[in-house]
Amino acid sequence: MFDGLKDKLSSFREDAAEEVEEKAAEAESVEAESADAPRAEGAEAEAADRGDAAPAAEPAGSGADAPAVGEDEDATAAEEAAEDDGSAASTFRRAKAFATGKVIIEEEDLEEPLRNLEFALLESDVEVSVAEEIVDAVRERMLGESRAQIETTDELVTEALHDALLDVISVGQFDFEERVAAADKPVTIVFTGVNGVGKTTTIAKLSEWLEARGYSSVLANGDTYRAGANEQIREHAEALDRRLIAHEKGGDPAAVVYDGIEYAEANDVDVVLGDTAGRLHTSNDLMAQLEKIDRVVDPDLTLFVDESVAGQDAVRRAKEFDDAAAIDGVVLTKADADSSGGAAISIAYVTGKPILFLGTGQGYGDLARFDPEALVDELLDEE
Ligand SMILES: Nc1nc2c(ncn2[C@@H]2O[C@H](COP(=O)(O)OP(=O)(O)OP(=O)(O)O)[C@@H](O)[C@H]2O)c(=O)[nH]1
Repeated sequence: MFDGLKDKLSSFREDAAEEVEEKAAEAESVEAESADAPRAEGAEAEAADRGDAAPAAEPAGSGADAPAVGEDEDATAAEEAAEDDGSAASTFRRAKAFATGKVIIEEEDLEEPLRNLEFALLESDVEVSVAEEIVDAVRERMLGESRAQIETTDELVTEALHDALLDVISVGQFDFEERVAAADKPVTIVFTGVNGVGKTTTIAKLSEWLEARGYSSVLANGDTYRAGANEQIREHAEALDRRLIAHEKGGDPAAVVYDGIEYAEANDVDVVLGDTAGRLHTSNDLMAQLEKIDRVVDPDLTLFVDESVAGQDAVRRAKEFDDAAAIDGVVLTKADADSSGGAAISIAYVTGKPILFLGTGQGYGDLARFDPEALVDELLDEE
């Protein structure tokens, strides 16, 4: 899932860390050149006291380690470590250069990696305003950086990217299960979205997801427009042993969902899951129908379903559906088949409505609660 995006983020981290490392290495060599002799002599004396002949044999001020020694205990420890592992000590010194403010990251250091990051995000179908937001946030977090506690430059870059991604992905998040638990029963959830994206399958999956958490549900087919819609949802209802409320083709979708609610009330069913049409003669008809369902049924939640693989088209449609009949959240299907992840990154930021679930396969169990923190960790995981 989202492997292409993951690779691109990894390249950015390498590029940016390299730029910053280069800068730190430059600062390190300048510092070594200007190291003052008395302190270096002190270092030699200290090393000699410890019976460590090797550093004393070196001319004063010849190594980058010299000024650091004697500054504090950590620096001495770093020098000792250098005997075993030169690169670890060098990383330590560079981190120390940041921590003490000797190296400050400037705009020009990040210019190229950030330009590449923006291209990479756009290539991954991230919506343009979202890509800009991420790049700006990474720049802001890294510029002028001279914090203590930095262990490696990769950590610095990764943290900046982690925070920037999390900020855009987690817009509007709420706990779906808690919302269902707290609402008066029956809870009515209406699903919108265009044909063929996996809406009906998602309704069946969510019915299973709710069942596993102790909530019964009834399916209501508000897609009275498309021939075959009743048969399609009936197959799922029969496979899951759920009750289906359906009317003849051409019937009033709001009336079907309304009947679903009446059935749920009469039979102590917790949740009504209402399907809707994904296409009518014109998109105006479709939106008018959704508005009517909204008015007549007043659902507790309206979820917009689209496929992750649709990228920016999914983002645009989410916005259109939200404008017509306010949505409360999004389900992105076919995330298992999506390498770029642009819709998953962009939808919440563009619409202000959270992604609540990801469809991760064709089976009824293939529905995963969307967890922004886990997704960002996964995107930045090196394994
Ligand atoms: N790989 C994968 N396939 C999925 C997922 N969700 C749905 N599908 C498949 O997508 C196809 C379309 O799903 P439907 O549920 O029929 O789509 P729909 O939006 O209801 O379509 P209409 O009923 O035509 O409006 C089916 O073959 C599903 O099995 C998913 O998360 N991953």
